Amino acid sequence: MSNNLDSWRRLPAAQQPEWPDRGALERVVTKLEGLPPLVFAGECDNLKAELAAVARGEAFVLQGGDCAETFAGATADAVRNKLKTLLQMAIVLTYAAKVPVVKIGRMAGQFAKPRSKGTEIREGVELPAYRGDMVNGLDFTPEARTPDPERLLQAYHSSAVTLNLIRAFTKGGYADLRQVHAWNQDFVAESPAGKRYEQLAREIDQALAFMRACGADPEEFHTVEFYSSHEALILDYDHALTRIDSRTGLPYDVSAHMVWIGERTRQLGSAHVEFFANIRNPIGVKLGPTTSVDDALVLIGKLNPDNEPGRLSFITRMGATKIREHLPELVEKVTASGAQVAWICDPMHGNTFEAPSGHKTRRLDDVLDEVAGFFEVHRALGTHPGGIHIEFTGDDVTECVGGGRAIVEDDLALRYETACDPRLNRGQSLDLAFRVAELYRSA
Ligand SMILES: O=C[C@H](O)[C@H](O)COP(=O)(O)O
Ligand SMILES: C=C(OP(=O)(O)O)C(=O)O
Repeated sequence: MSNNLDSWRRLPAAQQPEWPDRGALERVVTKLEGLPPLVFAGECDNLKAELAAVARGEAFVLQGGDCAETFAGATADAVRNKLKTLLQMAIVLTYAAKVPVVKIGRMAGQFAKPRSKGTEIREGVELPAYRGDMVNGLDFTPEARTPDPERLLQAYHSSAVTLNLIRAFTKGGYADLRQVHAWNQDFVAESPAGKRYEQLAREIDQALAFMRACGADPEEFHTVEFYSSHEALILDYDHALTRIDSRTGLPYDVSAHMVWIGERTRQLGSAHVEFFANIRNPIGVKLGPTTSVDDALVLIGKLNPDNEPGRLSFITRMGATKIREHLPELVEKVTASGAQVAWICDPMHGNTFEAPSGHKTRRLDDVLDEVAGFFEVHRALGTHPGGIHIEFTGDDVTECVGGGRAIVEDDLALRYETACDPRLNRGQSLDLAFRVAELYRSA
């Protein structure tokens, strides 16, 4: 690979595993370099074009999935349930807010986690923190927690399996609009959000019947464009999966359509920012409440110097209590600079707290409040609220509190299954989609 693509190696890279055996890592990297791409550069360009429409105010991003995917979680049921939930959310947004929705999974590659502490202590025993299935295991044993580079290969194969299922579901009939009821069948009787969705699905059915009677039955009603994304945290992995596109001669990280830089690794002069500057995928950068206008402008200069539409999304994660204070100046000054960015709201990561039981959790009300703040800020500035980025699962877990079928703090232990941060369950995700649609309509 060209020297330019290796320039990140000279810079500090935060949050990288301490691999015990560098030789083993190098052998794995060589294998990864020989494996086929998971996505094609042309598909990344298609997503870039869709994100350009978002930056122009013509479409809305729905990006979401697990906080941390696991190898064990790459099953047909789990993937289908996540996809189903995301499709239902997208339908709510498309139909109720009348906006095209760009669908991006935190799926097929979200296997690495930045951590606030390098180690975890339980009953006096200190072990390396879990950093995602791509790095080590969740079990609290020295064996599981020791970083193992073979896991990078497993992450590749698990991504391939997941992506294959996603492609089959989205192109093979499951995502057909005539299935709007079928996606909800197991859900309608038991949840307020499911009942609300059913009403909307009936209206869609009628609209479809009307269109068919008029002779209109476009391809878009039968298949769905769905893109993959992850935090490109472990640079040895994402670098090994970077390929030169034969059409253009330019490098793309072909492990996912879109990759993002996390809040903990977006420092100016960091290895992550350098690596991202050299790949041509559409990219995101998470921006927390301490982001200065200068930080944002320097990131734009480095990551999108040609102001290419759709190339850069800023994913803000301020927290419900801070967004109204910190977001306006950022959006105002970035917009005044002429930079074209898509603004996406991550209402999860600024709203995590520890419940008395010790579970990390989030309140759906805080999530909704941050999203409302995001819309208020953009409405006041005349800019476009471009999308949401969430952690959710298609299963009925009890990890976040609140929602139409309210989960309280005492319920958290019932089904707390996340490998890292708490996710919205299916009902909470649909509650959120309905609220976002209302906010979008009135923006
Ligand atoms: O998902 C994001 C981070 O990996 C996560 O918030 C880190 O959490 P920690 O503070 O438990 O390390
Ligand atoms: C770590 C994450 O978020 P952030 O970088 O915003 O903390 C994440 O999205 O998994």
